[in-house]
Amino acid sequence: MKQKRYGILDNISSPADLRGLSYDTLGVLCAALREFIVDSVSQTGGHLASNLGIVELAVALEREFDSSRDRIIYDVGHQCYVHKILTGRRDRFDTLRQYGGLCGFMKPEESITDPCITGHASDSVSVALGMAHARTLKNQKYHVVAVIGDGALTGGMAYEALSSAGTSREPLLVVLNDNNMSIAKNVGGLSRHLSRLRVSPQYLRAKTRIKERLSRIPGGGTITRAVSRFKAKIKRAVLPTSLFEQMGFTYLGPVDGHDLKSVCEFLALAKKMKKPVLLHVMTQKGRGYAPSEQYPEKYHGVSKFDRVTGAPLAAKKEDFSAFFGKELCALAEKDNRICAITAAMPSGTGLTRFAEKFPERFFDVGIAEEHAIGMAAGMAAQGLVPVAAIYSTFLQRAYDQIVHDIAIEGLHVVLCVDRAGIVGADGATHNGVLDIAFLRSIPGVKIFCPSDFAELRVMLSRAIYRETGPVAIRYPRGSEGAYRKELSAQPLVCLHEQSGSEVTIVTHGIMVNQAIDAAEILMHEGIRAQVYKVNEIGSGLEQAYAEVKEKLGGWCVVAEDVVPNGSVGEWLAAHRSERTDLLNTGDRFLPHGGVNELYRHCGIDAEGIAAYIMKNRNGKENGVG
Ligand SMILES: Cc1ncc(C[n+]2csc(CCOP(=O)(O)OP(=O)(O)O)c2C)c(N)n1
Ligand SMILES: CC(=O)[C@@H](O)[C@H](O)COP(=O)(O)O
Ligand SMILES: [Mg+2]
Repeated sequence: MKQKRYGILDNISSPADLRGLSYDTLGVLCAALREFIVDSVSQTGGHLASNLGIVELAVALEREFDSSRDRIIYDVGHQCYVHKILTGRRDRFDTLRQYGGLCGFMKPEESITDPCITGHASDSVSVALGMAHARTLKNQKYHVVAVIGDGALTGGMAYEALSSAGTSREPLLVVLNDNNMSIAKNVGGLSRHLSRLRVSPQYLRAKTRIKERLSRIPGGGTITRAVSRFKAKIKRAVLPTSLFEQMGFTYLGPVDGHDLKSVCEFLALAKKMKKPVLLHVMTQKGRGYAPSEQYPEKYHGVSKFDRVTGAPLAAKKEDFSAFFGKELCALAEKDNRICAITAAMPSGTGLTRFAEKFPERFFDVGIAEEHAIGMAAGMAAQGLVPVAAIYSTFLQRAYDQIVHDIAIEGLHVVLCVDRAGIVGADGATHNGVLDIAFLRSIPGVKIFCPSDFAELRVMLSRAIYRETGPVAIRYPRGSEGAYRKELSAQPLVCLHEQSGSEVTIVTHGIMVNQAIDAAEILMHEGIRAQVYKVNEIGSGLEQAYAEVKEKLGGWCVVAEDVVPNGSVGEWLAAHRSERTDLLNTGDRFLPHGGVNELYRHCGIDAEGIAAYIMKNRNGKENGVG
């Protein structure tokens, strides 16, 4: 097949090639980059709208800085495609987010131009400041730049870092890529502040006018210091200042992020300033592709789509998140104590409909997981029933709030832990493989593990109406598998009974599908295996295990989509004297790829579980897979 040509882009092999080009030619390059990104992401899936919005800014950054020497950190990193294309990775874009392929975020292992791992929001300024301190202490010379979106700027960690960086005196550039969008519409007071800076010509005019007037006050000679002190005083008193200036940054902008010449000029200016500088750049999310300009939220992260129409190639099946959102609406209809909380993921967590139906009981707090959980504690303490739906990986941010604000008091907060287990294409930063470990370690927290929608319905209702303390429900990204049942109330149940079984496979959640298939494979090999499913982790599991101890006699293989430490397998191995082997995601971080590929990678797919049992049926020792 003839390869598509991308004009000027085909002549660019490194950022150095950008430096001799005129702004007009760079404009043509930006159009070619957009064309390439849309073509490429339509075939692989990935983060589209944010990458289309940042094209000129990313080109300008590569042109004005040297990403192989300077440290340019893209917050979250979901918008780093232009950077990757320009730094020698364009020919691997057909492998984006696939097993063995290019990572969708920054990854130092891939290139020296990626200074750190990214994936979780709001950490870029902290990491950048750390690098700036290291540069100073080691007497080195490089620029440090944090590129942070207005959405990522709603995260508490970003304020902590700005506050620290602003008074650090470290030369450091924070580029605020402000498109007035998080994944959904951005929220909160800071977002309002940015809107004012963005659209308020009075602010800019006043600033320029006052500066001009002050510059006309004569100085020089012996009175210089006194005059400049006086000027600074007046400035502070009368000049409207941005939050960033109050924190100690020099604020530049706002500048139109699609005007390449202006962006380059501002970056060149900021580079010369030997202090903390914040450059405010305004961009349009999804720019240059009609469907993503019109629906930037929908095109934030996409699966493969038809480039011409923008329509997804595969019909979307109802997933656990959507089902949860629907069920929560049904419960909230009859119970006005129920409130829903999201940390900037209303659509991802299935809460869009709840937000429309019950706007007064829906709370999008921005990328602020800690605050979300602290706020849930307050609501619960005052008699509401807060349901906080947060991805497993992002809930890691709020560990202390779960412990301190909720669990010690035993408050009734329902944590809906979405994207539990292996998520696939987003990779190591996004897998939800730690939640059982970190939740199980907190006294009084119970974890429900639905395996299908019907169980999610029952468990959600139980979490709200039967439980009185902190309770989590963990469910995966995507849809149900072949297993579809509504189970009874027991915390531990037998799914696949085989009298005289040689081995019991114990599992939970979506992994039941792998376990049942593994038992089928084994049956064909003449090996009898029964399958037990854990519905409830916490005190429920202890009681249940005591009750069914006899039936779980003999060899158990515990198959889970979590790390071994803190897993159900680890718990069972500690509570029984018979052989207990553990199959799980391992004591390591996983690569990105398809979920099934990663199950295989870990040996927790049906074939892997069956193969393990066939190979080890004569073994004697407890083992960890
Ligand atoms: C701690 C954390 N919470 C939630 C997310 C999910 N997330 C990824 S990108 C994003 C929105 C980021 O908005 P912004 O920084 O403005 O970038 P834009 O996509 O608008 O360019 C969110 C909420 C995350 N990556 N990390
Ligand atoms: C970059 C980021 O953190 C999100 O965009 C994430 O990739 C969303 O994941 P889902 O596609 O599972 O909602
Ligand atoms: Mg944004």
